[in-house]
Amino acid sequence: MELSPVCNEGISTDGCIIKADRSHMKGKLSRDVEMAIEFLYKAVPQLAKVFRIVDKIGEGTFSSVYLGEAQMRDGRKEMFALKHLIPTSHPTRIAAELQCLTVAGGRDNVMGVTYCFRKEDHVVIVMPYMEHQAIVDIIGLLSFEEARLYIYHLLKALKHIHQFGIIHRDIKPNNFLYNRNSKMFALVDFGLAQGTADTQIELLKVVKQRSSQRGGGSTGKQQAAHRSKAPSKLPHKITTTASTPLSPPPGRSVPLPPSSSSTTTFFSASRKALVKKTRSVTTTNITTTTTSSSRTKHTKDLAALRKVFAERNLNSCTPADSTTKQAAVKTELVVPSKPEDPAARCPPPVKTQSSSQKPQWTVQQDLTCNCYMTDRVCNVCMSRKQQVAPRGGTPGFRAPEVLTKCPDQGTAIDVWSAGVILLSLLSGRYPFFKASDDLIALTQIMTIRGSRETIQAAKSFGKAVVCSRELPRQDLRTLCETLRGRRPSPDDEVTPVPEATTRHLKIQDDTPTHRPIEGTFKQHNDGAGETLSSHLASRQKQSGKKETANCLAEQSSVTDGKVEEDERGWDSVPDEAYDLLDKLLDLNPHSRITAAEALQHPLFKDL
Ligand SMILES: Nc1ncnc2c1ncn2[C@@H]1O[C@H](COP(=O)(O)OP(=O)(O)OP(=O)(O)O)[C@@H](O)[C@H]1O
Repeated sequence: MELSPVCNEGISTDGCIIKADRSHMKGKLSRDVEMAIEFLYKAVPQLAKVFRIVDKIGEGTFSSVYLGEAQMRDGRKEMFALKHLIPTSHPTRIAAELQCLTVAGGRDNVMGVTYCFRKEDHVVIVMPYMEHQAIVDIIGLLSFEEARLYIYHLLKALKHIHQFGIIHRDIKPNNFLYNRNSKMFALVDFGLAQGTADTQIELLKVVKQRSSQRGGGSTGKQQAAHRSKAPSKLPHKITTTASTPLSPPPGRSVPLPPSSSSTTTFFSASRKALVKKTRSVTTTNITTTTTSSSRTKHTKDLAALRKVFAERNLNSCTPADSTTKQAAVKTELVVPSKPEDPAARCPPPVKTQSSSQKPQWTVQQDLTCNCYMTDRVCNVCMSRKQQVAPRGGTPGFRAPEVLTKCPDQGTAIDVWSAGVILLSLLSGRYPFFKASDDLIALTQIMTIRGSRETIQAAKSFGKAVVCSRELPRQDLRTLCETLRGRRPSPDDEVTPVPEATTRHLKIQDDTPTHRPIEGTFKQHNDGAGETLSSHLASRQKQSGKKETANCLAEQSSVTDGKVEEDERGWDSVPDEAYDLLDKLLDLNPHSRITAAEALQHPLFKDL
């Protein structure tokens, strides 16, 4: 079975059908959406020959996502998600997103890719459409069992991409689509994805593993069964070339694009950089059927992935650091860097002898600083260069090592984000962390996980954190049950927070080579900069005990002044759930549980 472009079904190829359909749509869509669709048709005319774009279904920072209908050769209509990347997207970024989708997509709860269109600087990635519900709309309706399944499937997707050495970097519920009815899940949006330092090694392992599995004689039936478990009906084979943009999987219809024109092609060669980066992507074959050339193709994947990701890794020291090193030679005492310390990769600063009690740090020639590990930042430090580290991601889901600008980041950052999602699910609060900047985000994390613990963990990845006040670690069960309204007064249980306390936070390299990050913020009850516990305390004070998670309150009925809630399993959350949460939210990325380990956790023993 094949899917035909609209033109093959006897419909005019000049776009008339689309025009007719669009006029039919008028009145149903907002003017803005209509205009956006018109714009997309004009930007990539080829789309109109295959798809009828019926709606806009998502808008993010880097793209707009549309719902497109394509007619299959057998007469069926199938829906696709068309992701139109903002034209300013860097070709490397586009290549990386496609690379992740083609290499890792289509199985284990990871969205696959069907087509990619490009005209000039407009790129549209076509994916199978998966109907889903926004977590914000359903969080109050979920049972504990559903929450458990959700996190299990998210971890499954993470395990899958991490074995390819892919760090997603933007794990959040909006990027993990969930269909409640069909219990299907799909991880989307690899727009910020990066490779781990050993991306190629990981990929190679997977290639070997796959080859040996094939060698082990897995039957066509087994393969089919495996494919049928895929989260959505995703194509398992993608072969795109200029003349044959897509090979349909057995038993599946896929749209055939119109023949390439001089103006619009699948990765036509008008923009060298993009083509260079994406050519390997367009020839990627991730079919599960064995071919003699599959190993070669995977090796190509590997090389392409390495090439794409290599340019995005920022793990090396900048040349400016060598200046620092030269300056350091002139000083009296060189502080040895711990070998396991990521900061050790950068040339160490030097400690000079001083008459004062406090150690002094010389980083640049003739510049001495004595603010290290104090709660202030001196002018010498202000003049240092900014630390360069990947920061991509969504506020509220960033791991401590991201917030503290640790240059050495790995797949553990996705696991942290999964932990934040589990925290939301268990507490019924979404979003859980809401911070206007990274320092406030870190303080909110400290409020839950403890300041001493945060400082300790930061040390392990080469960062010194100075906090003007100690925040005790919260018990996760008490916190979540309090937020769900299952425990009485949080004022008794959650650490009471004095009104309008001024806090000071400073983060710098354990051996100060970069400008420290610092901030003073007021912890009060009504504005930006408030911490979570003060927020909770104030909400509870304002509304009394019945004011718990907003959405939960909607699900409750009040009888004789008592809140009666449909329990949905929330009255008997096992300790394992909080144990896993604790492990996912391990402040130290080196000891944080991996996605693969988390799937073996006792919480999932029956899955
Ligand atoms: N295959 C798909 N099927 C259904 N909906 C999808 C699909 N892909 C994306 N969407 C919808 O479009 C939204 C935005 O997609 P995506 O996250 O890929 O874009 P983005 O521009 O990177 O967004 P953001 O900046 O918010 O991360 C998703 O949250 C989802 O609602």
